[in-house]
Amino acid sequence: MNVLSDAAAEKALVKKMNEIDYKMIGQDVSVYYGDKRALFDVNLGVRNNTVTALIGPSGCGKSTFLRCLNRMNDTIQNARVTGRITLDGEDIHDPSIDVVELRARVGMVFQKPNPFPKSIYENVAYGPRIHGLAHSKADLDQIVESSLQRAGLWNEVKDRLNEAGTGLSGGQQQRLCIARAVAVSPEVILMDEPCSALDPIATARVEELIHELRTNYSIVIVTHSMQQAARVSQRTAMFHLGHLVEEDDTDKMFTNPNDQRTQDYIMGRFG
Ligand SMILES: Nc1ncnc2c1ncn2[C@@H]1O[C@H](COP(=O)(O)OP(=O)(O)OP(=O)(O)O)[C@@H](O)[C@H]1O
Repeated sequence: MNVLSDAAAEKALVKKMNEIDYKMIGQDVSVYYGDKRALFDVNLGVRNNTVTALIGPSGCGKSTFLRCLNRMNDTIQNARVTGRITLDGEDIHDPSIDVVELRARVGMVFQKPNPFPKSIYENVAYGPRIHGLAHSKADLDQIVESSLQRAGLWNEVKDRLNEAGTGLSGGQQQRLCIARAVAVSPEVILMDEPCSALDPIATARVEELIHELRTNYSIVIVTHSMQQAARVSQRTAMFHLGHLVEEDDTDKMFTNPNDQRTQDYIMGRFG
């Protein structure tokens, strides 16, 4: 009886997922750090040209799920991921997948801005150069300029491209990191609390940018700020103790969530 209902539930889930324009789909994703299980059979899709916010109390598994999407958990020694994750229908754990290429397609922006100790120009040019995206210096110049433009930083740095990236303000450094991610033409951008080290003005600038980037990319953002999730995302997924509690339109999640835990978290009753 259980087996039958499980099969029916899975069929219904797959049918629902097939009807939606997903860029990435995680099915039954579990993550273990050694013996400790951090994620429990998470089923969550990332829609095309949509910002998906991952919310939930500290330690609930948001960053762990995010890192599954470009196999960053591979870099953590005792981490083990099970389940299936696809990018445009292709299994990202398939042996034929080149992880370096995957991470160019699914880029990441971290909590703390982490520019390389190199010039502003080199920070952006590095990725396109190693991925062979530029055929000439003029090509590379063009990619650097357009990436800085898309990250909303070009006007502030165009006259100082040879200065150190680390000399920029925190907010500018984070936009430089976004330019660096964008420079390799990703399809998905993962952001792990990208504004937590920024002041309100720099945060507003990055949020504006996320809004603009959605036209071209699918974005997944981990945030502790309910206001930020409500401002920047169209879909919100709530995690609790390693489980996906629910996922829905952001407006619905913030006005009429299905699960009491979401309601309580949003109202600041825990977390
Ligand atoms: N490298 C690691 N080794 C062992 N355990 C880990 C590791 N990274 C995360 N964990 C554990 O996995 C669980 C989920 O952590 P994760 O960082 O994904 O949560 P989170 O929701 O992103 O938390 P926060 O909001 O505090 O960043 C936590 O219990 C955490 O302690």
